[in-house]
Amino acid sequence: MPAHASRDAAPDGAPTVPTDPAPDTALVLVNLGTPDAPTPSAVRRYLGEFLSDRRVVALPRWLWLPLLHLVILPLRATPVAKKYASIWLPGDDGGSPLAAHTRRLARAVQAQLPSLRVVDAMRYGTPALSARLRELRQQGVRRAVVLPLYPQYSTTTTASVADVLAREHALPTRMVEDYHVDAGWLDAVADSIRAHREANGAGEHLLFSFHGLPQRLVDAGDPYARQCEAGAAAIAQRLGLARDAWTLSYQSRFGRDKWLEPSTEGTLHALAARGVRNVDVVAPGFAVDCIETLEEVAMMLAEKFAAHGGTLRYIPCLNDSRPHAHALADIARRALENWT
Ligand SMILES: C=CC1=C(C)c2cc3[nH]c(cc4nc(cc5[nH]c(cc1n2)c(C)c5CCC(=O)O)C(CCC(=O)O)=C4C)c(C)c3C=C
Ligand SMILES: [Fe+2]
Ligand SMILES: [Fe+2]
Repeated sequence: MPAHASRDAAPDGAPTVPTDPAPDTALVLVNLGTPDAPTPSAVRRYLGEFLSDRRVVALPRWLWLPLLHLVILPLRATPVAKKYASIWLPGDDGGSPLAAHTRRLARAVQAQLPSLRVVDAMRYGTPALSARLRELRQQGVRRAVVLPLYPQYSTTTTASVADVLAREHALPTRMVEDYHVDAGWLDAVADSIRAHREANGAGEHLLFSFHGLPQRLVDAGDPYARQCEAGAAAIAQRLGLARDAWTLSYQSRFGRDKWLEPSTEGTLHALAARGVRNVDVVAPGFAVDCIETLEEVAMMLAEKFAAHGGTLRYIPCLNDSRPHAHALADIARRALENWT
């Protein structure tokens, strides 16, 4: 029973147990967004919205929008739709892995926080963050903690969620900026790596693969890379790994700019050239599995590494696991305690 639902009423209508009040506080778990279908038109719609955000691509609009709509989207929609089709989850609770896992994660966090109303939302596509906030207000919610599912802060992701909060005045909100060295989250990631290695055997090397970012943004002060480094080091320390037993790299490069180095693909190449045959890859920048982890790492990069004679074992994201839900619930509780 959802926390806000009434309990049974006696046949004469008198309540047998006191009725729970509807929660007046919400927790909104926000993820990036994803297409509604694995089709070129849905991918075009999603990428069109995502890549039109100045936080993501800062080129002058007169230059970027024609390039995006006349070149990039027509070229990208069909091949990217095929990639989504290869990872699409079946069933009523399926769909794009990013959407399905985020929805399930919100349910898992709801189970930990019965006195709040916990919902999922997306920065691009549906369920849209702005619509979710208005919906919550209509349901009687009076304030919301907004938790972007980005452990590391970036101007391209977290700040873009803050942009929506700044222009959407449906509810008073407080946003969690990052949780890259939150002890509960670090423990959850370290425990998931340990459990995976115990169940499947430990590779000779552990690769922490984070989504990349243009180097220019880092040079301009984006703390993302520093936070990735601090988090990876803290997780490696919890696992008792020697410094030469793990590497941090960046994946999912887009466009022609110089992006953060080293790249995940180049690092795997270098490891193979050094004779490393078994590599475990974990992607702690992604709260839930998505096209970038499932298609790019677990399928495409694993195949390339196999072509060098090696085995890449992909360690899944925390997704809707209990330790993940527990860590996020603690972060949300603290944000509420510190609400000023
Ligand atoms: C300039 C382009 C991009 C920047 C900057 C960028 C930053 C960034 N992205 C994530 C997390 C995710 N990105 C995902 C997909 C994705 N990212 C880009 C481009 C940039 N990302 C594109 C074009 C795509 C779509 C796929 C493709 O066309 O190749 C996803 C997965 C979405 C899904 O549907 O599964 C996530 C998650 C972070 C954390 C980040 C900055 C730190
Ligand atoms: Fe991205
Ligand atoms: Fe990608």
